[in-house]
Amino acid sequence: MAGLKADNLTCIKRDRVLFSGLSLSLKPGTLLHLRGPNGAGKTSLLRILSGLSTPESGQLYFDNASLHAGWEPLHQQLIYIGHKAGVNGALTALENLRFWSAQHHSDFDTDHCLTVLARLGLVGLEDVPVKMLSAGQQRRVALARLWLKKAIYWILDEPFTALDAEGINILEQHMQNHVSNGGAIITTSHQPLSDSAGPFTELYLEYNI
Ligand SMILES: Nc1ncnc2c1ncn2[C@@H]1O[C@H](COP(=O)(O)OP(=O)(O)OP(=O)(O)O)[C@@H](O)[C@H]1O
Repeated sequence: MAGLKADNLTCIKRDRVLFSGLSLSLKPGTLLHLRGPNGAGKTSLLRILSGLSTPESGQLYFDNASLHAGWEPLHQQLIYIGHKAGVNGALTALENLRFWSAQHHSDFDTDHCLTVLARLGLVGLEDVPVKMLSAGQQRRVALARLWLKKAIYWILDEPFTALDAEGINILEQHMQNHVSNGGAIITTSHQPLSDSAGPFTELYLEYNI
């Protein structure tokens, strides 16, 4: 079965079991909304699913192959955006996206990038060091990656942080388009998703003491 699968995961941080026996499956054409209170372990789970950290126990599979054998097949099809914008403040939006594309062995097309930045409401700000932009504008630069690399799997940690209502709507619509075109998304957010995000299932993490 195609997809990213987690089986019986346990995650422990500072002697606290954030979750145990957690299993999930993320298949193409689906959106999974990960919710739960502060400190429940949502970021920890997303980092495990993207290979940035390892669980205490449990198995991860991609297209039926254990990820113990290597993460490259998933990483070729993955965009991970963490809860920090992850942009270099000294570089402009265009420079950030060029750098990111090179890191991801993704073609960089300046005209396409400018179109994406315009879609994200950043006309006239393409050549400004990102540290001069507002928090929401910096978030928009970070999210532009979702328009640049063709990747089936998106792992998004609080992608709506600092976005205004229009920004939220643009991102939700892009998520819906991605899923209806066979993409797979797992995202956290403290606010509910609106209808613009399309159909989704919810996974709730409790705060374990
Ligand atoms: N590298 C680490 N070392 C020690 N403790 C950690 C580490 N990473 C996370 N934790 C702890 O694990 C718990 C869960 O953190 P995590 O960031 O996964 O929660 P979250 O559900 O994403 O929270 P929020 O909604 O606030 O973003 C927190 O108590 C945090 O302090």
